Amino acid sequence: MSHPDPRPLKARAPGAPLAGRLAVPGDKSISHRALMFGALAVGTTEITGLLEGEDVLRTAAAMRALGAEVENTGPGAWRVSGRGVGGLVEPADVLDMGNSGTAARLLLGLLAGHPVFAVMTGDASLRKRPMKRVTDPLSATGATFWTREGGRLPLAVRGAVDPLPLDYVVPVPSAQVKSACLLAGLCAPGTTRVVEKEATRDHTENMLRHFGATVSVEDTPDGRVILLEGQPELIAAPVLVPGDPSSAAFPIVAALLVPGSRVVVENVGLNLLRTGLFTTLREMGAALRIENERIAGGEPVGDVVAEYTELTSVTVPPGRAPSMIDEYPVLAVAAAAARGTTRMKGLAELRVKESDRLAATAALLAVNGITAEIEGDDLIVQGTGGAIPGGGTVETHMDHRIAMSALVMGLAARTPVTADDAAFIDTSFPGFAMLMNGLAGTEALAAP
Ligand SMILES: O=C(O)C1=C[C@@H](OP(=O)(O)O)[C@@H](O)[C@H](O)C1
Ligand SMILES: C=C(OP(=O)(O)O)C(=O)O
Repeated sequence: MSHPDPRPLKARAPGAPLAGRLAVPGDKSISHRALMFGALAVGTTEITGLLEGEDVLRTAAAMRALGAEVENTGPGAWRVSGRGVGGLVEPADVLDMGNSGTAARLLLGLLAGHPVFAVMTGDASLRKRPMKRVTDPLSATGATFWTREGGRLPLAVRGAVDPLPLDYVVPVPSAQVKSACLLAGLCAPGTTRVVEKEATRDHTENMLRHFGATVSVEDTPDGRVILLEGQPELIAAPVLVPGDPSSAAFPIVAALLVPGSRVVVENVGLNLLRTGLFTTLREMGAALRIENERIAGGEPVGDVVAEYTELTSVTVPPGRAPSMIDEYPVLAVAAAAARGTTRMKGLAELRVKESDRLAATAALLAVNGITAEIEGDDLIVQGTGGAIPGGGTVETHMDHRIAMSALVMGLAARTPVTADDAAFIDTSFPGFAMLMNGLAGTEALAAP
């Protein structure tokens, strides 16, 4: 996949430890949802710490196009005046969700429940990603979808006039599919029931309650059963967005790999359905501590202290995937430096991210002198037990996480590593290069 204006970036070993305290941008999942719930609520929602990355700005623009007032009142501070559940209006133009799967899929849930016609598209990466996983269940509300071959974008939707509540067992572990069904359920009378076999991030459920909806969650032998009472009045509520653990992963892994480093990432979201990477790194022997653990804005947060460690290999069970789904590329970089063979199991979902992340991660490693194999849905990495050779140019395929993982690898490699396009880092982590250079105390990341 190509991008018209690629911005290559090269990372070299800083020659000194990484050190310092930093805050990463706000959580992407919570930021999308805060804007959407704000748009559906009655009253004015004040959001603090919103991620001002391109993905979330697409959601902000879409909420404006659907009739909400969305205002940026300061750094990370946003004000949304909502239209009430069922009150969104027909957008006058195509909704372009850019690179963001979350924005596209959650918004389809909202559109399904409103009697509007809308057309949605995205960039070359998003137009390749499967949307049938949401349009199939959402069709049962009474909404109609017209999609490209394979259920891909661009698509058109005519939302249901009298939406029906869904009763759906989500066949893949996906918080986006679950959330799309729940968002559609807001507009339907009666109870919407969504069952997930494996628990995925629960920010939608938590925020629905925070805005006054009635949601129950029960773990049963058949999976997690979520019930939502339809047509609630959502009431505007302040949202405090914690730092994104998926972004914190990059400076944390960099600190673990660059000898002598000690980095503190402040105010990181520690929702248990997001912290699989930290569990895994600890199993690898990582010196990783949480300080100042507290509840802020209804979510657990803390400061993560990471210090250089000689890591050992690990087997990551498939059941852990939902709690660290976006962290496998950077975990693979940690595994490349660890002693022994790391096996990450059950990664089928990585194939349908911004890129085929399973293939892109294996290629990232291989081009930098690390032996990596894909066996079925597993990724197997032969660690060096020390420095990574490096020297490669990584194809990032419009995928921010592949770009940031490649650059973290470069900080710990004998020879610099180039990401062929770092432009997409701005989707989730604006300021990434500056922040990493701040920790390095030097221009470790620079244009080649
Ligand atoms: O619900 C969300 O905010 C997200 C869910 C995950 O996607 P899936 O639902 O496709 O697993 C994750 O990869 C994505 O970055 C954000
Ligand atoms: C998969 C991701 O995001 P999305 O699905 O929203 O594009 C991600 O941020 O790693």
